Amino acid sequence: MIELKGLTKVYGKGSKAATALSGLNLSIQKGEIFGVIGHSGAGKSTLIRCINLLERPTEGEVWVDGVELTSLSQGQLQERRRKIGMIFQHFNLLSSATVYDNIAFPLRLSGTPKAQIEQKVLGLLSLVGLEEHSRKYPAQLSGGQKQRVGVARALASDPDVLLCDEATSALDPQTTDSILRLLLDINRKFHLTIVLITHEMHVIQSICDRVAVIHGGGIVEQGEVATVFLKPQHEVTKDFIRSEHQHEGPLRVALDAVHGQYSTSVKITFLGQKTYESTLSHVVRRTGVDFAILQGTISTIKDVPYGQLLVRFEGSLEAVEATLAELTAQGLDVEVFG
Ligand SMILES: Nc1ncnc2c1ncn2[C@@H]1O[C@H](COP(=O)(O)OP(=O)(O)OP(=O)(O)O)[C@@H](O)[C@H]1O
Repeated sequence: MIELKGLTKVYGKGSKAATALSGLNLSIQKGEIFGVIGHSGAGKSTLIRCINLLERPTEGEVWVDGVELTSLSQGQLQERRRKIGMIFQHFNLLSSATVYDNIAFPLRLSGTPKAQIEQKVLGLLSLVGLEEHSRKYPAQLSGGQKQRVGVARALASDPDVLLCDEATSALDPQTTDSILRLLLDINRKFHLTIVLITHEMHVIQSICDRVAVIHGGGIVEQGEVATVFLKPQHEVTKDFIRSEHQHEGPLRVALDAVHGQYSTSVKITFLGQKTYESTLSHVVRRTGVDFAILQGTISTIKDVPYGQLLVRFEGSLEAVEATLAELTAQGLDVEVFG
């Protein structure tokens, strides 16, 4: 659906030149929710703005639905852009227009007949839950409601792709979750391809199918969210995941504690249905080792449950080794810490 090939973007010239993207390649499938995560200055905004050519790449190709955008004339590009909706961190609404008129704006621009506009806008107001607010102005709305207007406006021209530029960064956690649920809902309802950029792992974990980690203008890691989230390879990815964990202090103390008999600390990862099975208790009953729980999380990645348990096994060397082998044989991911 979206193919970025050798994308390079250099801002400015000569001694003032700043390279935001360097030879970046990325492939996004139709109908997926694809997240790009990176720290400030990594190149996220530049990347997403290159997809609809709000920012023109210095080099490289931008393919959307089989068409290479950089080779189009201004008129052709304008036409293609109607199929690529976008929402923004600060909403970018027209402050002097009502909610209704903000949503109707792209339809009026393209010369849609009045009756058709009305039908479309009323449908979108209902989709985003703003029927009661159609006559209000943006200043009379909460941040979450403003973003709902942004989503409705972006959907007005029936796009195939929705680009989300830090769309929840200005919102509180509860409102963020309601906007993420709305995005997931429209992805499922309309099979819309969604590309979002964020600096929050939580956003990726909640709704994305795949994720790419961007650093220094290039992709350093990408894959299914569960794989990248549970088995991060690159230091930047590990950093994002570490920042989600709040109990590093007590954990370090527990890991460093000295114990009399043979002991080893292990991270066990459960994914999917295994999260709720009693594999661990079955295994330790058979092998006879004891264990202490040092840290534990049960959560979901999109709607797939996962669990991560950091435990210290204690017993004879043979019994601990048998425990690790058995857990692995049962399909759990086991990583020894020491
Ligand atoms: N218009 C511009 N002129 C010059 N340099 C720019 C411009 N826009 C971005 N840059 C530079 O390009 C690099 C990437 O910026 P970009 O905004 O894409 O990163 P980002 O990951 O979106 O960061 P943030 O999360 O802080 O918005 C940065 O070093 C930035 O300073």
